[in-house]
Amino acid sequence: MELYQEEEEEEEEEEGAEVEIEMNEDEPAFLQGQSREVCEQQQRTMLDSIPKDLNRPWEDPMPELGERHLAHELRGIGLSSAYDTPEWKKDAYGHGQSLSFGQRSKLSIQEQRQSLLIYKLKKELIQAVHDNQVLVVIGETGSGKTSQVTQCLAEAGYTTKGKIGCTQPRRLAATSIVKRVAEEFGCRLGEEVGNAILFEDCSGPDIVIKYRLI
Ligand SMILES: Nc1ncnc2c1ncn2[C@@H]1O[C@H](COP(=O)(O)OP(=O)(O)OP(=O)(O)O)[C@@H](O)[C@H]1O
Repeated sequence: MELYQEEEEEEEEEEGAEVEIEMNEDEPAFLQGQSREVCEQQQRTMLDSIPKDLNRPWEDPMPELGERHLAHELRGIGLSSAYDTPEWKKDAYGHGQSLSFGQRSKLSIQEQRQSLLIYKLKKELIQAVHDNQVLVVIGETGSGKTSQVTQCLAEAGYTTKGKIGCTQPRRLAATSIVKRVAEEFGCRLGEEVGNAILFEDCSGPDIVIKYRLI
């Protein structure tokens, strides 16, 4: 009983013992200028700089081409120079130029085809297919693996021995690429180039290249 009481007292003493915690007040380098006060001050400055004048003339959110702005830029109209567009954004969106996503090529469809990386290696590719039973082709996205390998093989005469099949992992890819290949191959969809997706089969008797879902 006595032993038990002693243990309890010891435990109480341990619990009551003061532990000193030393705070490290140094601001880490990656948080410099980002303290709560600085952020709050920045927010206040930003809010103060927003014009409160409701009679301000309306600004067209969809101006002429070449003067387009992102919505978040419009939200910042009238902000002080402290909120000027940062350099990285200027580089990414162009210096005051209009925004345009995607590219519209001026090249003809055949020129576009010939500009693809795979097309430039056509001879080597056909030779490698000829020399090997299995061939793994690795190339960056958009280099022409899906659209060109099938056509190169067809052009090399492989369709005399049978049809060329190309499996696709997704429905959208299978429907989109086949249209492009048919266009490049110079036929209507379902003639020499076609596809089969689930219950849809777009391939006639003359089919030589067929895309289908895995
Ligand atoms: N539906 C399409 N409409 C217009 N151009 C297309 C279309 N599909 C492909 N292309 C063009 O053909 C090029 C080659 O595309 P392809 O799909 O053959 O490349 P990939 O190497 O198979 O790419 P991924 O690895 O992403 O499948 C693209 O860079 C694009 O310019």
